[in-house]
Amino acid sequence: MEVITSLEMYVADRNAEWLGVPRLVLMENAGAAVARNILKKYPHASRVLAVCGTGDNGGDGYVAVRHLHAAGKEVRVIALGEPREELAARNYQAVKRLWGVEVAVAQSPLELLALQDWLMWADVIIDAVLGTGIRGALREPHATAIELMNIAPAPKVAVDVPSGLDPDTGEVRDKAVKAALTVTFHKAKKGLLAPSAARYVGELVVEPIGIPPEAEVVVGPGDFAYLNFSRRADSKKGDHGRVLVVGGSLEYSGAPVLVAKAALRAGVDLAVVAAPEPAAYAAKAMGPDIIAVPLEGPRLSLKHVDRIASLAERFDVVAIGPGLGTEGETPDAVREIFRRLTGRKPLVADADALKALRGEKAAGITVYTPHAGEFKALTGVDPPHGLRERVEVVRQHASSIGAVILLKGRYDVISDGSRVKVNTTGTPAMTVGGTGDVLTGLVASFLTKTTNPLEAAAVAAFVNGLAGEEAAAQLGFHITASDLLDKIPGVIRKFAREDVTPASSRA
Ligand SMILES: NC(=O)C1=CN([C@@H]2O[C@H](COP(=O)(O)OP(=O)(O)OC[C@H]3O[C@@H](n4cnc5c(N)ncnc54)[C@H](O)[C@@H]3O)[C@@H](O)[C@H]2O)[C@@H](O)CC1
Ligand SMILES: Nc1ncnc2c1ncn2[C@@H]1O[C@H](COP(=O)(O)OP(=O)(O)O)[C@@H](O)[C@H]1O
Ligand SMILES: [K+]
Repeated sequence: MEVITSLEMYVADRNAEWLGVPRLVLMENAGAAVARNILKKYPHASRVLAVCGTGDNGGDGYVAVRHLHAAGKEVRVIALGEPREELAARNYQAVKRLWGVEVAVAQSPLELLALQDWLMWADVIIDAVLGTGIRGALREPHATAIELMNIAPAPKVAVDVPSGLDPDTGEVRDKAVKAALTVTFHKAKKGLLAPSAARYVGELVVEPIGIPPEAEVVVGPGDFAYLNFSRRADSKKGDHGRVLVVGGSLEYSGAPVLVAKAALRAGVDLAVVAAPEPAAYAAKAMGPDIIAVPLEGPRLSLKHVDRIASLAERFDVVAIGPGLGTEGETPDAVREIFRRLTGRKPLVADADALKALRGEKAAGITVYTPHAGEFKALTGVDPPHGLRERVEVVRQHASSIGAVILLKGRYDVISDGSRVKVNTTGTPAMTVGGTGDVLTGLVASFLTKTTNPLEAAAVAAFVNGLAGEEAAAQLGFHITASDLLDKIPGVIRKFAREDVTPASSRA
């Protein structure tokens, strides 16, 4: 049986919406599935009581209530409070307008105890109190609700997860509903299959609810859940990331600056460019936001390796490659720096660095961002045109190299060797040089916001593509890579939670 974690489920749910399947449809399908299973398993039950929480799990419960009422059952509802989420609230209002359904609101244990006769009245009880959104120790009146449901003789039907059970581990921290049947959605939550969970789960039925398989592969708004953009009130410089960019040469000075500017726009505290002198001085001239460390001579060479390795110690992420060129000792220097850092320092390798890294094994948090030509230089393989075949080739090479590979193109294919994500944002206007450097800066920045490099790369591709779309919406096919930089903050703020958490709360 395929399993899924509650976080993966949250992502699939939000990304299904990104693909055009409204979340209200998912909720309707979920609640209808619960009703259908109750009618099938308990055909002679005429009195159904639903106990609904204040989240979407409760929302599913309200949908099931509506369907069972329509099927001629006598249905009552105990609501543990007015739902806050829009979808659950809409279904709550719809149930309250049904004059044939009695709804009681119980926000305290006392109010619940006054409704104990309802729990005794029921032939079947729907547990729609808590699902995958359970956090921490049970609060009231949820804890009392679980207790009273367990005391009641009627069989319990749990919506998605028996309330009180941890959906990912199957542990019961305080108490949980002992269900006769659990109707879970889309895929089994890992915790439901834990041996210790069996006495709470009862019979397990997995019901599809209309989430397309692509929702688990496409990059979308849900993926932002892996990244932390919030800040503590007592933050200090450096808390939100320091990125070192090793790039540039006599010929190229813009690339490393685009990387650094993109990283700053995405939300790091410091972006420093270590570049051969001509590029470093050019970078300094480009504005006050970038710190540039000049490396003697016209290009990166072996004499710089020690300096860069020790400089890197003071940074969270190192991006290497943009604008380095492939002349002279540069490839040897890249290999030497890579060998010293991979597995010890989160790394993003792009552009000219990739040509030098063919045959190298990566370790730890390392992300490669090749386009098709660089992929061939890196692996010797021309990426196939078909998306399925391309996914397989990227996955295989990510696995054999030991790095996350983000293969750029009309669709960006990202894999860590096992999981795969496909980014569909972007526009042909982005073939202008430098948009890959902006992407590298985004990857570097997001590696300071998560420990999941696959998701850092996936969200970077997503943001880069949308920034390109927004720039192209204004300028058509006349954008430059710099035009993406100012679009980055707006794109991120559309999807990321950027709270300021009080200084006192633990990180
Ligand atoms: N993710 C998906 O793909 C779908 C999810 N759906 C339903 O949505 C559920 C997840 O909904 P939510 O994320 O809103 O979360 P839940 O509805 O599972 O729980 C969140 C609610 O419970 C409260 N709560 C959390 N922990 C608590 C505790 N320890 N003590 C007391 N109260 C607590 C929260 O304040 C919030 O009101 C799923 O289990 C499923 O039933 C369905 O609508 C179908 C689609
Ligand atoms: N035809 C396209 N449609 C949509 N996005 C594209 C297209 N071509 C490139 N991109 C996007 O442009 C960005 C950089 O592509 P790339 O070819 O690597 O540029 P660079 O040469 O600057 O590295 C990537 O984010 C990629 O997704
Ligand atoms: K539940």
